[in-house]
Amino acid sequence: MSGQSVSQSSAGIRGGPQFPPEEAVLGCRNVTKTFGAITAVDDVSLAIDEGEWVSIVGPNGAGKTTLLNVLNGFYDPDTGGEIFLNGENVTSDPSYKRARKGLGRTFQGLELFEEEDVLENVMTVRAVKERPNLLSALLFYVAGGRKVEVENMRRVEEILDYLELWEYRHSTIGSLPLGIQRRVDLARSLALEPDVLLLDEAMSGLTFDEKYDMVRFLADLHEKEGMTMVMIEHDLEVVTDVSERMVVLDQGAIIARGRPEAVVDDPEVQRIYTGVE
Ligand SMILES: Nc1ncnc2c1ncn2[C@@H]1O[C@H](COP(=O)(O)OP(=O)(O)OP(=O)(O)O)[C@@H](O)[C@H]1O
Repeated sequence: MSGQSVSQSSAGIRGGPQFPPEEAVLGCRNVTKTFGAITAVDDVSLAIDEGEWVSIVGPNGAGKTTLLNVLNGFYDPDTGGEIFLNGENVTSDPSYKRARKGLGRTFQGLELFEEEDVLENVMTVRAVKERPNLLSALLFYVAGGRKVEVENMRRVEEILDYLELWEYRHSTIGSLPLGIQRRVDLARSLALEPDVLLLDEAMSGLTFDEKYDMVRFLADLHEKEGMTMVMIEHDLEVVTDVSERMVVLDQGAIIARGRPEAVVDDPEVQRIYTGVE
């Protein structure tokens, strides 16, 4: 990759992407998403480099979740917008295909099966990875299904162990505190073995200790596994502590981007956060 991404863009804090989005691990060009009269995302172009940790911040309703939904294929962008994953144009790929091509995602509103236990929740995702359609499902059962299942279980056990979830493996999701549920959501996204992880407010509603744990696991994934992370987060202290780059959205558009220490001091960014001119 370009190797320039963590340095400040020569175009400054309000410049565009630092290298072409089609060369990015995850990128987009001219992405707009409207819902009727509402422009949720307004002409956004981004290029995320391999191994980077980028945070997307902005006030409520700024378009952060919508942008993530367009990046992972839950929403199509309006005509003309393009999405790139590992250098490939994936704009017409549905989300499950992007997931199989390496795009993982956690959810602000946790989409776990409440009645099932931790192991079942993570195994389900693993099974989807192996059996995307009827033909592959048939092949799975006819040839080598058992072997794949054993391998799946081994991988899931590894992930649960890594995220210190092993002791909860037989607990139903509904019986667990939010901090553990969010960690199970992270485990599910890791079960797809992503290259890039999209984290939608993975720390929302957590206590100080739970947040600390989540940051510890994410930092580990980033530092030891070299995971590329794109994180929506409201807590600017966490953002400046962990991320290498920050992108600020306001009313759907990028108003600033760059190193967090520089971006948080920007008067325009301070204005949208504090309302002070
Ligand atoms: N499915 C939808 N239909 C209509 N409007 C939508 C839809 N999804 C989002 N919006 C609108 O798009 C705008 C951006 O919403 P979005 O949820 O992306 O913002 P956000 O920055 O993630 O906000 P928050 O921090 O509160 O989660 C808002 O005005 C929202 O009401």
